[in-house]
Amino acid sequence: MGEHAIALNSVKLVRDHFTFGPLDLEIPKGYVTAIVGPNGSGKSTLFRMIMNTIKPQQGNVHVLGEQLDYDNDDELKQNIGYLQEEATTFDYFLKGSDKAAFHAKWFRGWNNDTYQRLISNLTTRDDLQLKKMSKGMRRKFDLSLAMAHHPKLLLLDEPSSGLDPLAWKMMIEVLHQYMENEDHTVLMATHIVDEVKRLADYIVFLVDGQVLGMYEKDELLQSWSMYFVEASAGSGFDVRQMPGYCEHKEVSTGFYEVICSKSLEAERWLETQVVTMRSKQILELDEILLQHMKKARLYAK
Ligand SMILES: Nc1ncnc2c1ncn2[C@@H]1O[C@H](COP(=O)(O)OP(=O)(O)OP(=O)(O)O)[C@@H](O)[C@H]1O
Repeated sequence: MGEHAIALNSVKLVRDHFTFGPLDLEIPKGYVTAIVGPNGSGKSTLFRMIMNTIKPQQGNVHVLGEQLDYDNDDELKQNIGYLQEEATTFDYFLKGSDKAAFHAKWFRGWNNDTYQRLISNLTTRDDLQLKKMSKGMRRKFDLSLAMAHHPKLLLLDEPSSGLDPLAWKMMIEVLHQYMENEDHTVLMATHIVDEVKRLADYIVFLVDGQVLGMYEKDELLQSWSMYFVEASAGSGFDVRQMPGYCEHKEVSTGFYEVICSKSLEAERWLETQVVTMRSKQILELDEILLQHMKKARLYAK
């Protein structure tokens, strides 16, 4: 990984019922990084820290090469587009176009053609009051607003929440276009496996305020598999010796279903054993997350 768009150093935030960190995290510049984790794991909290609306009690946060200054972040925010998880309500009475006019005044990089193109490509509209927009309409409008000033960093907190499948496809296309500029970076939180597969270069597992791992997506998805293996009696097969062994079930005598995190090595090793590999199944992202949680004892087996 080269330069970082975001870096958290020893960041810790303590709330009544939740502790974020202490953790270090570096988000590479020029890539899409997906933050994946269960509800309440701290994804939105992370975005708010990056947006400087919550200050951690410990550590520091660097965004686009600058340490966050809690008194003056106006300049930095010119380069960030933020789609928060919940749409704002204080401005419900405004028409979309009125809100866009505010953004046009505030953001120096605002480009009206880009804005109109996004509104049109995402098939939404801005001639309605915000309170009269459907959830998906509003989501697409807010995404257009977040991108129309050509930010270098795009923070997307569950961007596809409320989108229909067609709108979802359009969003993916719009984000692919945005990433054609290699100066652009996306950090997104999502629960949608397909979204991660289609967009992300890197995946961060965030659970209970802790980073359980950061991986290059293709490597991660290729390295986790579930094997169905048959060992004959007296073969001396010890499933726990399998490289990357995580867990297994003996389905019936001599038949094992085994999950491991080092597919290539595991397969080479299986070739050295007196066993037959009956099938192999690539593990889905949510199952890989679950395995990480089990290992960290953040999920009861
Ligand atoms: N304003 C707040 N005051 C106190 N605790 C809060 C506040 N906002 C969030 N929390 C707590 O912080 C923790 C992390 O919440 P956060 O919204 O960051 O999670 P999340 O990963 O985004 O979850 P989800 O997937 O449900 O959106 C939760 O335990 C939540 O209850």
